[in-house]
Amino acid sequence: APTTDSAVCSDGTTVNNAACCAFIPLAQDLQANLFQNDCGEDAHEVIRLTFHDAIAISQSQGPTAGGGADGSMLLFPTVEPNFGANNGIDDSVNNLIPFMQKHNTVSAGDLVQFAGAVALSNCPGAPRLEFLAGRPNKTTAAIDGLVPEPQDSVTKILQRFADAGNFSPFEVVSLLASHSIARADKVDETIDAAPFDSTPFTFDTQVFLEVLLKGVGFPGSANNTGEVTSPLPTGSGADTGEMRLQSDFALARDSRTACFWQGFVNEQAFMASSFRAAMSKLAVLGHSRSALIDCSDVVPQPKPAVNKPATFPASTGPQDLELACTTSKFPTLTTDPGASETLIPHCSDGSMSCPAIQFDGPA
Ligand code: HEM
Ligand SMILES: [Ca+2]
Ligand SMILES: [Mn+2]
Repeated sequence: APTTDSAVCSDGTTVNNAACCAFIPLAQDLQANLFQNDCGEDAHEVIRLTFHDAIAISQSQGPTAGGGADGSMLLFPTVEPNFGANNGIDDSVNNLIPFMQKHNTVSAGDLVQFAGAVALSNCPGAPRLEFLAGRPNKTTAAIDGLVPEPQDSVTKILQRFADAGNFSPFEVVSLLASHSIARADKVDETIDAAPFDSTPFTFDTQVFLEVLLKGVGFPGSANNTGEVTSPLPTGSGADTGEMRLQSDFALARDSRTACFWQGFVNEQAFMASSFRAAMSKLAVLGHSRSALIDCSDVVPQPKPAVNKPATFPASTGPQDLELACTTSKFPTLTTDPGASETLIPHCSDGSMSCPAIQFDGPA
């Protein structure tokens, strides 16, 4: 089990172990100079990076395939970021490399997972993630083919997660709570930051509801690999309209995962705790938990949940549900008022432009 050896850091904070002290100035630096305490684009992209770094490991192919949550993305920035499944990950890699250089007692693997936990704390409704420190820097780049893609079948996705780290179908669905705070830049190259739910700055259960609704159109161009129609495709200017990944669509309707998917709708606390548990497994892939030090106490307290029940977005309703889980009852939810589809704001303050918080262009 993680060791307990309480220490007082130079700023006066008491922590579980002296090794945790380095993460206090790192959290401050990340918030001040990258995330700006916002659950915006740069936070989302680092959360995606925690997954793409960690999942690149294979029990069937052995240690030379990849080392899991080892920071290899940052240590070999010209290798893994160029793989097709990692398209767009270079933004988060380029954003974190200066922090790796400045906070050079923190390993690359620790930096990726800790930065993800700090980023997530900016998203209202998110859990406070576990953070274990001590991943070594001694590693190699991962091979191509280990990161799931949106065009993959449910069978292929479940097999990949099982091969990486014995994730159950329930844990896979739990991890997809991340798509509640996510927007795609590369699936459709004609639009930037196309959100997967109507609340991309809030860690809520809307994504589990909205992916169950009948699709009616594409937010940008049609015929993109890995994309299917969404229920809210209308956009205006920087507000692109909602995008739906084929993989989310399929997981929400497959007999192996549909009841887990549906079971998170309007179950904020259950979703958050299930995501936390699955992230605890993901973040230590390639390491033995017992070799790491529990530094969860240096993860910032998350912003409180909004405590708003899940609602059908305006213009949608229960008649649009495509339910594949027949063994449990769907919750009764209200519908947001309005005759036409609401636009999903581009920025967390509700505005269309936030250059101080995030990139304008592809990010
Ligand atoms: C079946 C597994 C998964 C597939 C196929 C998948 C696929 C994708 C795709 C295609 C994008 C859009 C990338 C772009 O075009 O910019 C995306 C975004 C994202 N994914 Fe996933 N994903 C999966 C699982 C996960 C997991 C497990 C996490 C984290 C724990 C995660 C976190 C995110 C985040 C935060 C974004 C948004 C990034 C941004 O807003 O810039 N995904 N995912
Ligand atoms: Ca959301
Ligand atoms: Mn992005």
